[in-house]
Amino acid sequence: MSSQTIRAILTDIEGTTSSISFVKDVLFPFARARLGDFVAAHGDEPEVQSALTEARALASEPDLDQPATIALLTRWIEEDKKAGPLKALQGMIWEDGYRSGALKGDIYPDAAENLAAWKAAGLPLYVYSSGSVLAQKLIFGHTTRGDMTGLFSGFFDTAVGSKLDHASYAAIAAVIGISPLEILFLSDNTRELDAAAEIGMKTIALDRGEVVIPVGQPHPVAKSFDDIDALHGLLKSAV
Ligand SMILES: CSCCC(=O)C(=O)COP(=O)(O)O
Ligand SMILES: [Mg+2]
Repeated sequence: MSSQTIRAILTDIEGTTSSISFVKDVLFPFARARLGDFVAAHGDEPEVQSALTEARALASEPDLDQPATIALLTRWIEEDKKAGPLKALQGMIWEDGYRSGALKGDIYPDAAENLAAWKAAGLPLYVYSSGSVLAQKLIFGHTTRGDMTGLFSGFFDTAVGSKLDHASYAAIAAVIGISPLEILFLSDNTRELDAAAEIGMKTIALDRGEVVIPVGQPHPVAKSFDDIDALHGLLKSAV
């Protein structure tokens, strides 16, 4: 990898800047426990209604009643389905938790520190996660270190397209206005990295010990963001 050409960093969240266990054991149960009450209380609001309608359409069950739709969404949480309407509702439910202080965004210290250093060195930072843009702003806006949202120049969710589709990365690069060849994408999911690499993005697989990185996969591997800096000299090459 040529470190000279990196002019922006695009990062995943779950498994990359935050542990999978935080998402699965804290965030998902928080949303699951409150889904029914949240829909009962906010079901008349347009953004909630449109998420429910979209979920029914995605399941090819346009006539599902509210309890059955909640059961469907609960099943999707258990299956970790990366479905846009579920992600939208999760973000809305987490908002209460972050605002009340019941939730704190859990960001790996090495990620927080290196992101801040890269930003200070002039590298623009972007997020691309299956979590909704609202959920992304909440997790980075309410961390144990305070509000980190100011580090980022933009946030992308699956409204731009699937994380497994190379066209999504092309669309993101077009919005950022930097060639894909000069963007480094960080993720724990090698299939996402494959899609980004298809259009020429630089890639690094994060192996934080929670997922198995397939043997023989082509992306450089880092155990933490400290490795990324040490291995690729991003601070020296930042513009
Ligand atoms: C934005 S925090 C919640 C993360 C989430 O719901 C999720 O599905 C994470 O997926 P990622 O693409 O960040 O691995
Ligand atoms: Mg991930």
